Amino acid sequence: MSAPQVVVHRDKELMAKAAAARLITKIVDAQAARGSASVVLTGGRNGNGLLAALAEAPARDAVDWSRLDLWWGDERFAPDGDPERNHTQAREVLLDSVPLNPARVHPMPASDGPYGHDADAAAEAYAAALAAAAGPEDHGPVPSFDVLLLGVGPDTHVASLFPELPAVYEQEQTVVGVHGAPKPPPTRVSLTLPAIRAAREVWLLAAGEDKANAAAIALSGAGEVQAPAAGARGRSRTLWLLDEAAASQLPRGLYPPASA
Ligand SMILES: O=C1O[C@H](COP(=O)(O)O)[C@@H](O)[C@H](O)[C@H]1O
Repeated sequence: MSAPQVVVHRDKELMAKAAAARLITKIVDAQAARGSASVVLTGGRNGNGLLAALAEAPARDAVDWSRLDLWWGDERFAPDGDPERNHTQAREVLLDSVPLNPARVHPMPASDGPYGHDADAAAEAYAAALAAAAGPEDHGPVPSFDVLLLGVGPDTHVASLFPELPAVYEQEQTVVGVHGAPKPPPTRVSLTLPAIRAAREVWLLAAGEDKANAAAIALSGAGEVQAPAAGARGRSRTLWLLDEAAASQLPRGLYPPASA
């Protein structure tokens, strides 16, 4: 597992644009090397900000959208098309305006889908879809995602893994139903930390003063049960993309970087 690297941008707009540019390059490189790319999307303000910046980026046409697999790191368990769903929000800001192959877009099940209100059954079905997409070269029952995006909540949650809730302890399952989340809606579906750690690269996004404490805690050696963001690591790279406000409480040496 990789150690976290920190990149700080002036403000959240620049952070979103720079992250979008970085993601375009990563997708194009993966498509050139392996024929296709896979990205796990996140919800929240910073995740949607990145997608909106990607929609605006002229270089977005460098991506072969038909050879991109999209997955989600978590979902608010609501009916299909509900404005609270991360899938709905991603469609609005980007997905409906690019020529994706619908067979390669894998939203988490909705609460009016085949599993009804059973978030645990929905999680099981998503885990089965991930396992079916994993190949012998992958590290367990999830594909080796090229990039897995995570917004960091002010309480250090990532995906729908909240501090001290049962989902953050999960070591066997790759996807779980989440009940009683402190942030509405209370019922969610989430990848677990072992599934997140199967990704080649994990990028954590945090902008704004309300994320400063969370970034400082997670990057100062906290445990993953108390600070789930601390447990989100990629196999090759773990990248924290911050704006100056979110970086304002980082330990010295992490930011500003120690000078020689
Ligand atoms: O509820 C959620 O929150 C996190 C963080 O969102 P933010 O608005 O504080 O940036 C998000 O990453 C997650 O996907 C979402 O379901």
